[in-house]
Amino acid sequence: MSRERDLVSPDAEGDERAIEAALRPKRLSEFIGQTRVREQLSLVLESALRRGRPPDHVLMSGSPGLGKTTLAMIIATELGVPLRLTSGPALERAGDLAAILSTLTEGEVLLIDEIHRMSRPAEEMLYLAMEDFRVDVVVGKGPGATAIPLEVAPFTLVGATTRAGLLPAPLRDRFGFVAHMDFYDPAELEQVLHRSARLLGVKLPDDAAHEIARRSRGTPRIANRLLRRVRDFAEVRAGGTITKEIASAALNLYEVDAEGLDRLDRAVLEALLVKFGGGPVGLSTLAVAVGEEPETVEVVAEPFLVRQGLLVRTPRGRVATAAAWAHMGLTPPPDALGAASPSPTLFDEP
Ligand SMILES: Nc1ncnc2c1ncn2[C@@H]1O[C@H](COP(=O)(O)OP(=O)(O)OP(=O)(O)O)[C@@H](O)[C@H]1O
Repeated sequence: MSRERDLVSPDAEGDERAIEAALRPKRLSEFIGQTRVREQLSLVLESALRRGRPPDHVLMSGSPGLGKTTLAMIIATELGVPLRLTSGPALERAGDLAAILSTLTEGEVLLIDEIHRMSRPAEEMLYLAMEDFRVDVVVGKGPGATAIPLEVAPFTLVGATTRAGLLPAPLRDRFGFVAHMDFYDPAELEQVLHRSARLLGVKLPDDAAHEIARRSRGTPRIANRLLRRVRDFAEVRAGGTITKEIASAALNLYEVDAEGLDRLDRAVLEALLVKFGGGPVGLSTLAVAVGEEPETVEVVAEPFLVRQGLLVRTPRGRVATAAAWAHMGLTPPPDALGAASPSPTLFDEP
C-alpha cells in the first residue's frame, strides 16, 4: 500500500491507534454529529440507568472510521461499566466466545467489531447468550457429546459492522437498538477538526478547517489524519502556521482532491469510465481492474462515491453518473448515461 493510500484510507494502523485513542471523545455530550443516533442512544442509556439494568444490545453499522468504536467506549463510560473488546475474525470457534462470555462481569459492555465475520458456531452460541444470558458448552465429540449449560452475567453486546446486510436475520433481530452511522457533513467535520486541533495544540483557522473538512470523505478518522499531515507540512514549509492555502497545498501534495476523492476512488472511477465506458460492470471485474479486493472497493470506496452521486449500484452492476464523467474531466459516449437511470439499489449484485 502506498503512503498516499495510507493517508486517506479510513482504516487505522499502528501508532495511529494511539493518537486516535487520545482524540476520542469520552462522553456522549462530546460526540459530534450523528444527531439522531446520539439522541436515541442517550434515551436507551438513560432508561437503562434508571431501571438499574443493562440496556438492550446495540448494533452499529457504517463505513470504517465513522466512530463505531468510539461510541461503544462511550456507552461503557456512560453506564459506568468496563468494556471488553473483541472482533468477529477472532471468534473462530464457539469456545473462543465462551471463554469471553464466561468471564464477563455484570453489566459489562462487550464490543464485537466486524461482527459479520464471526464463525457460524460462535454466532449460534451468541444467540442464546444475547437472549437468555447463558451458553451451552459442548463437551466431547460424536454421540457421547453433552451440552453443559453455563450462566452468563447480564451484559450488553455492541456489534459493529461495515456490512449490516451480511448479518443473518436471526442475529440482527436480537439487537434491541440499531444505529446506522452516516457520513458526516463538512460542518460537523469542522467541529471535529477544531476539537482535535485544540487537543493537539495546533492553531487552526476556520477557513483552513473548512478546506480540510470538505476533503475528508465525510469521515472523522480521515479528517484527523489530514489535520496531522497539514500540521507536518506547515511545520516544515511554513514555519508552523496553518492557513487555508497551506492546507490546500498539503492536501494536493497527498493527492486528496477538492471533493476528497483519493487515489482508490479515482482509480475506481477511471476504470469504470475508461475501461468499461461508464458501466454497468460487476463489482469483482471492477476490483480486478483496479488491483484491489472486491471488499475493499465495496466497503472503502463505493459508499463515498455513491454518496457523492458519482456512482450508482444497479441490479446489472456499477454505473457511473454524469457527475462522475464531469469530475474526471471526461466526455461520456452518447449512450453511456442511459445505464445510470435504473433505480439504485443497496444490495450487492454480481
Ligand atoms: N463523532 C465524533 N466526534 C469526534 N471524533 C470522532 C467522532 N467519531 C469518530 N471520531 C474520531 O475518529 C477516529 C475513528 O473513530 P472510530 O475508531 O470510533 O471509528 P470506527 O467506526 O470504529 O472505525 P472502524 O470501523 O475502522 O473500527 C477516532 O479517533 C475518533 O477520535
